[in-house]
This record gives sequence, structure tokens and C-alpha cells, in this order.
Amino acid sequence: MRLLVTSGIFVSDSNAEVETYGLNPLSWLLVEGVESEDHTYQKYFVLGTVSRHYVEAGLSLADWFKKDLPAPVPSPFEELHGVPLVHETTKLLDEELDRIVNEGVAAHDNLAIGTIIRECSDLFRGLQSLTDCCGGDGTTVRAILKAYPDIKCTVLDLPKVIESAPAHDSVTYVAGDMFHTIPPAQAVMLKLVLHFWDDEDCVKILEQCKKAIPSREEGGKVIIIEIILGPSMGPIMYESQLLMDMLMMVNTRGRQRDENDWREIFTKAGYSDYKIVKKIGARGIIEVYP
Ligand SMILES: C[S@@+](CC[C@H](N)C(=O)[O-])C[C@H]1O[C@@H](n2cnc3c(N)ncnc32)[C@H](O)[C@@H]1O
Repeated sequence: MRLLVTSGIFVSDSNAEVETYGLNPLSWLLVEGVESEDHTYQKYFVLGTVSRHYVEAGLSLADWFKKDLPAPVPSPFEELHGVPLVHETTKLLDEELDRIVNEGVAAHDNLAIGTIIRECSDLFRGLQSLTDCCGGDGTTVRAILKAYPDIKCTVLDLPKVIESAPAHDSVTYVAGDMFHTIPPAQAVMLKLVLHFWDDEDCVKILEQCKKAIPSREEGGKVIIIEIILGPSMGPIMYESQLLMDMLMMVNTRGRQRDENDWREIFTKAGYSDYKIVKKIGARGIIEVYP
């Protein structure tokens, strides 16, 4: 417990007659069953990152760097274990790991959506329609609809995800492939999607988004919620961003990007302009205009 207190996971009250330990905001995230909009239970994200498979992939990084692997270069995880992470074949490696990772990614991705809706009210205000591209089971659009019930929301994801998504009167679910076509809307949202893909695939995804939205004058935009690497939010947030960059490098073909990287991708995909709406914690919100 002393080590965990020193590492910033718990607090202790050493003035008490008997030393007592308490939760801080970090360990609070590991408490299950909290009824609060902004609370998502992060146990599975932690279990994934400390799993044998993640750790072994991290340890294989030095060998991976020295290999002359043909493009598309597999991640160290894929090279070592033979299957990619967060993929339909991951369960062939280990069913329990696959379950933990899927739960962990969902918990991580839904962390702080309430804060984004509250802090960036202009992002969704006045929107007539929105497609959440790779929107999973629709958790994000359901949160948006609570605040903006008039937006016509569509969720695009792979067929196996859409099959098990809970029905909702105001949400249209579309099973498909974002590299092929994206359901049209005034705005397309990509929340924590592009960090899974290399630059070339990001350009392809953004080209499809551009086909799905109207002109800038008609309110067309792509909303991107991702890390924008850089020290502007202070050393702790920057370290978190860099650790997430390492996590993506070891386990996926993607990475985290700084503003220059983002600008280059937007330009290659044919967009005319972008605006960083806000940075909240380690993540940022970007609007990209056709
Ligand atoms: C990390 S999750 C995205 C997170 C989600 N936007 C959120 O914030 O909760 C990645 C999602 O992309 C979906 N996906 C992967 N490849 C896809 C494709 N080619 N077309 C559509 N969806 C895809 C996966 O099924 C998964 O639900």
C-alpha cells in the first residue's frame, strides 16, 4: 500500500491513529458500479496493458526494430503473436485476452465523453445530422442525443459490432466498411479511430468522410477526437500522450500525432482547413473542413 500511495494510486492519512488508505481520482476509476455519467470503469484497460501478451510484445520491440519487415509493417504484437490486436482473429490467440481488450478499449474510449459534450457545446449545437464512424455499440451517440435530442444520428461499424448494438429509437445503425462508404451526414465524427491506422489509411478514411459531408458553407465538417501530441497541457499530460504513442506502436499499426502530422494528413485527403476546438486532458478536439 505504501508503494501504491507513493506512486499516486491511493492516498493515506498517516496522522490517524491507525494509518488509513483512501481512493484518489485515479483509483476511483477502478471502482465498479459508480452511477455517474463521467465514470467509466477502467479495470479492463489496466488488465489489458499488464497482460502477458502486451508485456511480451513490448519486450520484443528491440528485435522488431532490427527486422527488415515488408510493408504493411506488422506491429510488434502482431509480429510476435501472429494475430493483430483488436481484431476478429485476436481470440484465436487467447479468448480471455480478446474479451479483456475489447472491454478495456470500450471503457477507455468512453472516458470523458460527458466532459467533451459539456465543454465543447458549439461542436454539436445546430447540427442536423451526425454519423459516428466506428461508433461501436452507439454509447457515444446516445450521450450526444441526451444533450441534443434533435440531431439525426447514424452509427457506422462492422457487421459483427452492429449485430449486438442495443436498439435505440433515434439512432440508425449501419453495418459497413468505412474504407468503402460512410453514411452521409452534415458532420462525421471519428473518435479515437485514426490512432489505430497508419498515415496512408488515415488519408483513405478521411477521403471517404469528405464524400459523406456537404460543403463547409452548408455546415459540413469532420469532428476528430484524438491526442494532439505536444507539451502544451503540461508534463504529466505530455507523458500520458507519449505512453499512449508507445502503446499504439507496440500493439497496432497506428500512432499518436502532433499538429504537423495531422495537418499533413488533412491536406493529403483534400481538406481546405481545420480548427483545434479545445484540448481536454490528454486529448484534443479538431474540426476539419472540406
Ligand atoms: C477503438 S474503436 C472506436 C472507438 C469509438 N469511436 C468510441 O469512441 O467508442 C474501433 C472501432 O472501429 C470499428 N472498425 C474497425 N474497422 C472498421 C471498418 N473498416 N469500418 C467500420 N468500422 C470499423 C471496430 O469494430 C471498433 O468498433
